[in-house]
Amino acid sequence: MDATLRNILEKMPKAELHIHIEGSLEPELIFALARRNGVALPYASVDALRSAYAFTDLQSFLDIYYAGASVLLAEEDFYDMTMAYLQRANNDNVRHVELFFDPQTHTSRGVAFATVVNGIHRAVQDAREKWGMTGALIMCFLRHLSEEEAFATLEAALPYRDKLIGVGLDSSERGHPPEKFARVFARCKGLGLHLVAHAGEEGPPAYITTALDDLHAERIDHGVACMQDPALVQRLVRQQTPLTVCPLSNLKLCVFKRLQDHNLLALLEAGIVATVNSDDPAYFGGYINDNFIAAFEALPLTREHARRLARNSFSAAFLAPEDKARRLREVEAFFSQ
Ligand code: HPA
Ligand SMILES: [Zn+2]
Repeated sequence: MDATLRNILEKMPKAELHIHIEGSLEPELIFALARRNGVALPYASVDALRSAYAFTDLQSFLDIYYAGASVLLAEEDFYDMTMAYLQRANNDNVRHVELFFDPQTHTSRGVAFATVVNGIHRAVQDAREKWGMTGALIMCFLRHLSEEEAFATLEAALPYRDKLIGVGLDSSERGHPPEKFARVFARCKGLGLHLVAHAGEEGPPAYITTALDDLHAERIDHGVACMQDPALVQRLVRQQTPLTVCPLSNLKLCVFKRLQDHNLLALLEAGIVATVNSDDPAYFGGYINDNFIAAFEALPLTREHARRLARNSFSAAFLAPEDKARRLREVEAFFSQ
């Protein structure tokens, strides 16, 4: 691709709003943590593990992703994983990040909620001190589990309310519509938490609609299926509901056969507040800048789209108005050089 455009994509200030921190665990770190913690892995080597990363759909990925997370036991493990991601994000000129984490993946193995949240949160604080990168945590409920289990997770999170900016909904989408979690999301809203939900990744556009109507989601994670419903697209544009799009994830999980078929450009042209993110970068072949570069190589996206995507990333973020305005000024300053 054009070297100037590539340089813009790499250097422009950006926010990352859709990154599952457990999905940033690189095979090398999985093996190092397995050794440190005496956890046996069903893979002989880093290469054997990496070669298992051939996914056919969301579930085939989730099975391996949950197995990988089994090496996380101590607060230090959560810290090291998060710091490794934040280091890469800083290299990609990410200035603000909103991290997803899945407490139920860990509490179900006997790891304390405190261990998980304290390790991740401490790394985010250190990144702020080191690089001025701001960060916040979004706790996700696993939608393949029950609403009752989500309520129990929220209960465990209450002492750490100040370390969370919001809640989300992830894991197996098909057969687990957003409305299953309407009551727990209502409770979260009452606590002043921001609300997001994965919808329309491989599930139908109707799940995006119920994420909006029944969960009151402020942002939709993925949401690429909205294009199947023109009235829904119009609604997303009218409400300026952001979509956190993850191009390489969609490619690896076969949501689109080829990146050339991806609808990122169509979403932007329709007026949707789309953003570019990495989802699970260790599993899907790249971090946020890899996602930008791959999408711009596959689609006729321009410098103006890069500017729009950088802007969108901060306007869609759960930042205080003055911080948002400052970041948007940084984007404008970058693009006016
Ligand atoms: O892309 C995803 N979709 C749903 N659940 C997830 N958990 C991690 N990544 C994902
Ligand atoms: Zn995701």
